[in-house]
Amino acid sequence: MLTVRAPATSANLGSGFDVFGVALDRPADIVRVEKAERTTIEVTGVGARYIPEDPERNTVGAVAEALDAPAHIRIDKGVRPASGLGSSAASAAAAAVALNELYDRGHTREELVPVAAEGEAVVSGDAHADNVAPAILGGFTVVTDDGVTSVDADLPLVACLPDIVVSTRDARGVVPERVSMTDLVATVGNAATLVAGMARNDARLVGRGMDDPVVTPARAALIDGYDAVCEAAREAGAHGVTISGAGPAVLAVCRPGGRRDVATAMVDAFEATGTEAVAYLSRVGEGSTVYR
Ligand SMILES: Nc1ncnc2c1ncn2[C@@H]1O[C@H](COP(=O)(O)OP(=O)(O)OP(=O)(O)O)[C@@H](O)[C@H]1O
Ligand SMILES: N[C@@H](CCO)C(=O)O
Repeated sequence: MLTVRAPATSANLGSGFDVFGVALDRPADIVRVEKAERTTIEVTGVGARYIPEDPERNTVGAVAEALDAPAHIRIDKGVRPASGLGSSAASAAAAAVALNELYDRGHTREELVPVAAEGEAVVSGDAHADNVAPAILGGFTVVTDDGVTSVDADLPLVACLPDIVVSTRDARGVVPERVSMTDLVATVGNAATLVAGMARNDARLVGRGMDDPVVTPARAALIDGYDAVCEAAREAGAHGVTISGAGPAVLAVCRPGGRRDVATAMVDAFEATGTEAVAYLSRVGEGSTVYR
């Protein structure tokens, strides 16, 4: 038996829709694999009752199929499904790393990114890799059709998760099909600023680069209280705030020592709109870890 821990992740970071992602240091999924004649799946933990055990409908089933690695796969969920914290990706990433080792397939971590992305296609219809890349490699990642680039970064983060559900499939349905040249120029500028900030571990620059005039405004309506939560986080000292992945979690980049105030302000702002929320005090974290 082989065990792998894969972390929650936050995709997009505002200006990098379907491109940027960052590993959080918590929460995480734990996946255990054993060789078997055919793939079977058992799910326990947070939100387990909403997650199918049918290999055709679970992200890890698609990964086992892609690696031709049938196994009994036990998933202990730490990342709530439909959270915007890369729940489906955490399981897929852990399964890709675990089955690659179990069957000695010899793929590099970078090669496992598109394999794990096959799992994402099962749930949202698209094999986007912006959550699985940081869940496998750790740090801040940039995915394009040509591959993945990762940058080690060290920044204080808060991920605030309200007690509502937004499915990635629904959130992709409201993304505008076209952008104006003005919005394109603003987005490129912000994305470039964010990458420079990550390379320099500069939270202020990262926060500035998180602004996004296209996807985030279209999705904000799916999260009750989103504008108030952003305002509260900024007033409490956050350098930047945006929707985490497809939501409903909201990600804030903080100054050193500033996470607790930001977390409290975000939870209180959600609760003022009648929605309970939890906040994870986090940082940019590591990718998947193998335990033998
Ligand atoms: N191993 C898995 N873990 C979690 N969810 C899974 C898994 N396999 C299938 N699913 C399904 O995927 C859906 C959740 O995925 P979704 O992409 O909507 O949320 P997320 O992964 O938390 O968010 P995001 O990708 O925005 O960060 C649920 O319907 C769930 O049943
Ligand atoms: N980039 C994806 C992440 C969610 O899986 C989205 O925002 O739809």
